[in-house]
Amino acid sequence: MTASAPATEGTATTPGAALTAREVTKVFAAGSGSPVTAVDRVSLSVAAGGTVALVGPSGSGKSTLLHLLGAIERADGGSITVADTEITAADRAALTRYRAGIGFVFQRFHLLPALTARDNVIAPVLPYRKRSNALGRAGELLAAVGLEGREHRLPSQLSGGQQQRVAIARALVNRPALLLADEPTGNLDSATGKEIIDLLLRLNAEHGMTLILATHDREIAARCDRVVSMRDGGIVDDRRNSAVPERP
Ligand SMILES: Nc1ncnc2c1ncn2[C@@H]1O[C@H](COP(=O)(O)OP(=O)(O)OP(=O)(O)O)[C@@H](O)[C@H]1O
Repeated sequence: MTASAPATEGTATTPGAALTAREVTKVFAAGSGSPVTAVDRVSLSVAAGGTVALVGPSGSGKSTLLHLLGAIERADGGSITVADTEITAADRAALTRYRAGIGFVFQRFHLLPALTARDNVIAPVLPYRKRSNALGRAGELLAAVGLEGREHRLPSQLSGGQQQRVAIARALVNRPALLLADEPTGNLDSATGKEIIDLLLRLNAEHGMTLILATHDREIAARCDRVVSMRDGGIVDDRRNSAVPERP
């Protein structure tokens, strides 16, 4: 008989990752028009376990920067180092390992509609772990995000806020050192959005993963340690939130 996993196994994460971006640039070809510099020589250092809000008008480059940090897109210039991995120099195998160690939460949840909440949560680990081994962990994660008893529901049988909770549980399944969230409350009413931010900040406080989120909501930004403002692909302001206590 194998020893049962500790009660916190499902929600535990690796310690938060520190992150450094130097002069990072991303240019998109725009059909027949001129190329768009979505991220323009951005430099940013984030302490391990920190919470950072990226704010700025639509089109200012927030999502693209998150995609670069998450290695969803490749930078055209500059360097990004997260923990010990310089992702801008990493080969395919190292990038696959890197992506497996971070979590990404999207505005539109991106759940697989034919899978239950539980199966959505374990989908990222199925190539590496036996389904039966992952199920207990999925249950713990769903309980941690307040969805106990709803493990067998399909996304269509859940509210928007509940679907985002499933997406957060899925993002946590690999115990991420870094959690990136792109407008995680953008599709939710403000009360539900507040619950989701409460949840993300609680998970950050309990497990210490670094959290970087893009938001248009100033109240949400004000709850993060730091607010980084973007415009036209660059950082135009970067300030600590004095209302949020400094971490030891
Ligand atoms: N795949 C792409 N191809 C071409 N242009 C793109 C692509 N992705 C983003 N862009 C352009 O890059 C710029 C930055 O877009 P991005 O989505 O990063 O901004 P954003 O600040 O996240 O905006 P929003 O708040 O509306 O989500 C915009 O001009 C956008 O049109």
